[in-house]
Amino acid sequence: MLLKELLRDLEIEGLKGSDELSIEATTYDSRKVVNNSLFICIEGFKTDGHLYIKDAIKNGAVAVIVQKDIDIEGVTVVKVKNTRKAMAIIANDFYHRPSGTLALIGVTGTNGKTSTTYMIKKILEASGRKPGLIGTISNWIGDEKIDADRTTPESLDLQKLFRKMLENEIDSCVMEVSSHSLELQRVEKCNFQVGVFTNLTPDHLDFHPTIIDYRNAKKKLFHKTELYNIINVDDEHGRIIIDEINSLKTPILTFGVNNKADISAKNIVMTMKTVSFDMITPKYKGKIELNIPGLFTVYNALAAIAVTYAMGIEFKYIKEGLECMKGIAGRLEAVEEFKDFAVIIDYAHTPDALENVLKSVRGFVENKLITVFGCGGDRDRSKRAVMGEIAGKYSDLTIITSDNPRSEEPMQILTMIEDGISRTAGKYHVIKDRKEAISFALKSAQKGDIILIAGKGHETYQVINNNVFEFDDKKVALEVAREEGLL
Ligand SMILES: CC(=O)N[C@H]1[C@@H](OP(=O)(O)OP(=O)(O)OC[C@H]2O[C@@H](n3ccc(=O)[nH]c3=O)[C@H](O)[C@@H]2O)O[C@H](CO)[C@@H](O)[C@@H]1O[C@H](C)C(=O)N[C@@H](C)C(=O)N[C@H](CCC(=O)O)C(=O)O
Repeated sequence: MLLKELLRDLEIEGLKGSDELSIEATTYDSRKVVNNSLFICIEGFKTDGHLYIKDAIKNGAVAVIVQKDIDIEGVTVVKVKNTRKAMAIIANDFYHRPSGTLALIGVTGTNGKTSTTYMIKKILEASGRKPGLIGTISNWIGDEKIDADRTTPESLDLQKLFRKMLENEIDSCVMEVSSHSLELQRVEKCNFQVGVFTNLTPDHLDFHPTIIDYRNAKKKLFHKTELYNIINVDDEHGRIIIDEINSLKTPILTFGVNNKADISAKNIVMTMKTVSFDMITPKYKGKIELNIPGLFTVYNALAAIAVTYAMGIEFKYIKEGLECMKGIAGRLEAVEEFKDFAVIIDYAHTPDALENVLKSVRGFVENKLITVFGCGGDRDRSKRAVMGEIAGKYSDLTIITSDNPRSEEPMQILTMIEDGISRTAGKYHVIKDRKEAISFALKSAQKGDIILIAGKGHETYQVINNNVFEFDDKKVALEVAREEGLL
């Protein structure tokens, strides 16, 4: 594409050099620049892309987009007010506006995004559509699995994925839309058909100054949708969002259990491994039986039902799609090999998610509930003591351990969690090494106990001192159990 075609929709503050150049690739990382690239300089949280222009030129960049005054020869320099916003516009044009052709569904909220997107995907598949998926665990183009670095990719990576989906005859895409992505303009030029709000509880308050800023970031999704905005009416922030977006053209569809909602569930029955309920929509009613436990599963399913109902999908496909699901890796995943006691792996890494999971499993504990968890380093510190308090309140025994301390001293994080748990009557141990912590929990378990290993879920790594080590809770639990003869 010619550079001038990519600049067409930008508000340009200055242009030095020719805009008649042919651009063969675009990137925001100088290390990924190839011949005839356009390099977009992003001011980051750790460093600044403007510092790498010389590297980019060496690697083959012929043009750069900047938001600072840069005096450099040998490339065309285009100055804009905000390079992240410019990147989203360029990405959309470079990949020929793919999201206009895909039926795009965005799911935002603190918890439940991943499960909800997988449920929507299953229902769409049951109805004969070919959906793609973008999210925390991985991205999917049909049956092709692509590793995900982030929940919501940068705009250039995102539009590239959309284009690849179209090339593979994918007709719809369900994606997790993180508050970071909405704030950092990653989804700026996406045409969403449907937007979903699952819930909001304190998280990422290292990134968003207040919970209201966090909510306002999420709310941006509902200004980008065309067909429906789907909101959890049982969530207090959901109700505020409904009030605030009521005047938009896009109609709202609500879902919930406790408040009057367009899509609701009655007669909820839960077991350790399943949940069933009577689904009620304005057009049809019917029983849904899911092989995934927990009240939050009902909310995720209602969100998925609301989306597919809004898209005109028949009830039989909704039922078929939801009921064929076997569970999602790292989401309340029971490790089948354990027989005397249960070992459950879950991704819960926010206070609210931890409380929900603990409440769910508490109801099925025959003997003791043992929880193994920690909190991430270099992230929202305010949740550490709160999570300690929650673990202490619902567990008979808690093992506080490391969960991606990143650049922080692990014991510093564990002490902050301990502050919270020590306010409860819950017994606890502090074991810095996560493998040792899991081993201690397994050796302490007796018949009828449930061990919840929370925080990492599907993740397969542990970041300590900023070094990444392979670590998979499920594999480690099995390895330790074999070593100790517990299987
Ligand atoms: C806080 C945040 O969003 N950070 C994003 C940000 O990183 P950063 O500001 O630290 O980037 P940086 O390292 O300072 O680099 C600045 C720029 O210089 C460039 N650079 C750097 C070095 C070099 O040699 N050459 C070069 O060109 C980088 O490519 C980048 O464009 O810009 C980077 C490039 O655009 C992103 O990859 C990075 O996401 C990181 C991976 C991240 O972890 N983000 C998390 C917080 C995030 O977005 N999470 C949400 C999910 C939240 C949830 O759980 O709901 C998500 O959507 O994933």
